[in-house]
Amino acid sequence: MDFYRDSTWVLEYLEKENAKDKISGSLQGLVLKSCKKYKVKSNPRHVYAAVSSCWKVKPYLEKVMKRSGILDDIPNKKGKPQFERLTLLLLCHDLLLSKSKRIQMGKHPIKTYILKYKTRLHSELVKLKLKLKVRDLSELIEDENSNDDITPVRWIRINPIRAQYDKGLEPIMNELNKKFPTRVNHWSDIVPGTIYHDDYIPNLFGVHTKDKITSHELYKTGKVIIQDRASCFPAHILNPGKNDIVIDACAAPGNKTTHTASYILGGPKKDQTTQIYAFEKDPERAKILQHMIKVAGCSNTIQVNVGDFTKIATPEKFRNVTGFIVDPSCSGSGIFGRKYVDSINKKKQESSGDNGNQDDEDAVPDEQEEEFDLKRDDLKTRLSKLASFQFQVVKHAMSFPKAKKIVYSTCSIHAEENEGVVIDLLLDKKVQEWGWKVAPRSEVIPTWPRRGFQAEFSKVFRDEDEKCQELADGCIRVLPKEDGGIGFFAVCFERN
Ligand SMILES: C[S@@+](CC[C@H](N)C(=O)[O-])C[C@H]1O[C@@H](n2cnc3c(N)ncnc32)[C@H](O)[C@@H]1O
Repeated sequence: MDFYRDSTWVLEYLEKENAKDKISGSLQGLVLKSCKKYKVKSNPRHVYAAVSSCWKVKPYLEKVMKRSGILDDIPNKKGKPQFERLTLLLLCHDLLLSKSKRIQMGKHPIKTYILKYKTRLHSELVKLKLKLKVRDLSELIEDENSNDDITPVRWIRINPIRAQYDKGLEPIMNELNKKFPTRVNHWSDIVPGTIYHDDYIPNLFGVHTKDKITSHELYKTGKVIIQDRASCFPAHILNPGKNDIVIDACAAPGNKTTHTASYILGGPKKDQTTQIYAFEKDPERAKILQHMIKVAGCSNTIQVNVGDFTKIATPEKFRNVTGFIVDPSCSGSGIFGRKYVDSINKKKQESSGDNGNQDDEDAVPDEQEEEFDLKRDDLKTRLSKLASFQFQVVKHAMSFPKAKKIVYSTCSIHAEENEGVVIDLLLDKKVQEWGWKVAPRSEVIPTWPRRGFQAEFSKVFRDEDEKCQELADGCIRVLPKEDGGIGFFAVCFERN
């Protein structure tokens, strides 16, 4: 019964979220968040499996239950219904729709009550399926894990900091070759058991999403790190050397931070000194950052600072910083795994008559919820708020006296957060005074074919075709899925 009680709390939480105008984050994220909030004792993964399956068929199951009469007869105890509506829902789900078609509990009054309605529940379910012309209710559901909502490739990089002092990367490579014996020439040819060696980022490989890497020793020991290819671009573009001092302005969970450390350190190093200052305003996410840094073996190279980068990182205090990774919160519109929640949000919009913006991507990543009260805004307003925040963060980085290179990136597909922010910075008087320019394509992964949108620059720098072409070429764009992973944007600012 404890498991059903825990799952009931989580379902209640989902209902409350659902009652708001918009749900943010993935269903899995919401379930895990509520498990934490209610300190549930059951395994969150099991709760997620039960709750998500029930949640997705909830409207249909509620119809079946209503028509069976099961909700009309609930006995009262001390003036209140003896059984919770959502617990009944979970139990009915297991009885009618789970693989075992059984309620997973011993003798209990609620189980006895439901079993009394077993035949009527079944016949109402059959009637509904006939009416909806489906053999199974699952045919009516958009699955958040359906193939078109997950990355086409699992990207993994070798972490040289965890390599052996004397043998370099070879032992790690040998292990990888053992697990993935066949090499393919393009990421789109990847099938389980094969590996693709990336053309753009050193020591980055693509494998099939079905090949579980998280249980492998290489992953557990930090020798291999899962990181989307495009997300590896910023550290590669910054390419800091052993004498550089870098700030990662918006660091958690820390993929780009530890990747940057791998360029600075080059390999395992016993006598590490602080060369990266990582800032993260969310204390919970800062804990994850700290953990990732530890696993990657660079705790002494990276110092974590919890707080708002634009407030606590002053140019006076960090005079010697030479480079920046600036990857601030964004709309997250290039990211996978939100389709199910997005579809709910879209339905909500449509049913409220507000379907003027069919432009998808409504989900705002968790990290932005507290800072930006964006949930009620329309897409345009939200993007403009995000762009102004992103501008402020990059501009602040530009004010550091010895900084020479700043890589700005987002996982957004919207021009407002990408080329738009670049344009605003280029037009800013202070930025011009400080001497910042967009680095040319030759310094920003020149062989990557997809570049920025020239038309965005042409809207502002009219009749300056060559300049606009150069600016667009200086930017990198990555399309979600089509380019093998998440949607992404990166640009590098530099000065002499
Ligand atoms: C897109 S995520 C960064 C991902 C990270 N670069 C990586 O590759 O793992 C943005 C992060 O910036 C943090 N953040 C947002 N505003 C911030 C600020 N003003 N100062 C520091 N961190 C901030 C958010 O909490 C969030 O964790």
